[in-house]
Amino acid sequence: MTAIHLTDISVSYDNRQVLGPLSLELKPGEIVVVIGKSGCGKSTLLSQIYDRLRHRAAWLPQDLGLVDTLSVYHNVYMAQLDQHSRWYNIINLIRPFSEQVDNVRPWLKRMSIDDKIWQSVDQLSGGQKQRVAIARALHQGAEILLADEPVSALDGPKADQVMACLTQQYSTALIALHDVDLALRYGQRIIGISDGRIMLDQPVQKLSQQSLLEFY
Ligand SMILES: Nc1ncnc2c1ncn2[C@@H]1O[C@H](COP(=O)(O)OP(=O)(O)OP(=O)(O)O)[C@@H](O)[C@H]1O
Repeated sequence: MTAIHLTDISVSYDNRQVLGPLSLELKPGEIVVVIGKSGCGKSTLLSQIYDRLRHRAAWLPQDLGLVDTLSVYHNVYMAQLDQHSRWYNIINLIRPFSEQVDNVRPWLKRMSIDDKIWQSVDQLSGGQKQRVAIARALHQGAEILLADEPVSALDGPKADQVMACLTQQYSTALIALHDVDLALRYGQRIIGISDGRIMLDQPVQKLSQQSLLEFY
């Protein structure tokens, strides 16, 4: 059984091939970390996979995809928008249902940002915004997590805590990371990309910090 099985993915911009052709398979219960130098194609790979698995995946893009003018609560609630009727969502936008607030609040607590629940996202710092986007991905509860540099704006201990939280909630995930320690700690398998191609694909037990340096 496979969670992700994609073959012959390739992307070009203006006749310049930036990704692939490549194929990728992920088993259920596998946490795979994607590494590679800036511009190698990590975001392109993740967004291509998200395009194909939209209905099964929680998506945490690098640009976060938050609605800046809405509150923290509403941004996190949006993860489950498709589970309710249009009317329910409109009423909840104007006057949030207490049961929905109770569902959202624990994720904000996990991200230490519950004190900002009614604050508009455009009033938050970069790290706070990233924690809101992570809370939204946690609240979604999909089959697979696709995350592009999910902890890039967080400091050491917070990044560690958030990675633990994401990998507890999602046992199947594909995560792009630029931190070698986090990649080795949380990945079960590491994929190294260079010039849009997979140049390394190994279980973490076979890898050392040294062996990953060429991808950073
Ligand atoms: N919309 C676009 N139009 C043209 N070129 C693009 C576009 N998006 C990405 N690229 C190019 O595709 C290549 C891969 O970009 P991508 O964003 O996937 O890299 P990345 O590995 O995620 O980089 P980073 O670590 O800096 O986020 C880069 O050379 C980039 O310039």
